[in-house]
Amino acid sequence: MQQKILSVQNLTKSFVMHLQNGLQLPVMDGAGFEVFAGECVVLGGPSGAGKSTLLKMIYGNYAADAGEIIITHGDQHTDLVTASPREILRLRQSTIGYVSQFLSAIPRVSALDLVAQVARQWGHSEEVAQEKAAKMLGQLNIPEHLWGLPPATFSGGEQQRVNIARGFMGEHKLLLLDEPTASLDAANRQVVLSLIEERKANGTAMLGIFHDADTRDKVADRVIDVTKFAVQRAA
Ligand SMILES: Nc1ncnc2c1ncn2[C@@H]1O[C@H](COP(=O)(O)OP(=O)(O)OP(=O)(O)O)[C@@H](O)[C@H]1O
Repeated sequence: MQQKILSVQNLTKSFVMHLQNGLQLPVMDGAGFEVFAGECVVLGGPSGAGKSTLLKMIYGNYAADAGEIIITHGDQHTDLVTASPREILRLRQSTIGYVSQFLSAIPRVSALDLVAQVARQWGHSEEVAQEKAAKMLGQLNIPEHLWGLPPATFSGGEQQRVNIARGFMGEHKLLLLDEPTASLDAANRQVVLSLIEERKANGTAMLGIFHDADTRDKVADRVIDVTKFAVQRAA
């Protein structure tokens, strides 16, 4: 039996609309599921069901009202619902990675260095980090003449792939995948699918959102229908 990396229990979430006299908007009630090492679990359900909200709570961007989000790292278990901001930041460095399509650009740093930076953070020497970054950028079809340039002037798709390269360069035990293949062409989508397969094989637990049904069918070991956790509201 593989190790349980993520355990969500009885999770509840309301948004508070401060501009509308603190109106409470309950969106999720009693969410519960688990993700094990080496599997890719996909959050399913229609638009508005709460997939992004759930992923953002697991990354610590949104606070939950009640329930548990237990992350296992080594022999430690941390509940993200009650964790301090400092603990959440530490978990993001050590255990929880987030791969999205949006590049948080750092000015004047080359694409190669942006990716190598992540490998260095994971303890690789400068030389190995550069090699790994070059391999990853090559795999993701970023033309070599761009590697030495900051991605600010890259096309949208090129920037997206640099961000994906950074996301997969980390060695986190839990990877949250927020539509990483959205708007990629077929060849690059296939590269991302291969990166996900590699991570499954090395025991990474992954939880993701994939709107494209074909991609979802290819990556998902299980699909969790988030509709069952959504708070039903009168029309
Ligand atoms: N920051 C927010 N403030 C208020 N309500 C929000 C906020 N974020 C999400 N919601 C509401 O929470 C519900 C779930 O939204 P969420 O974005 O999680 O759905 P989703 O399943 O990811 O949808 P989609 O597939 O369209 O991205 C929706 O009713 C949405 O309006």
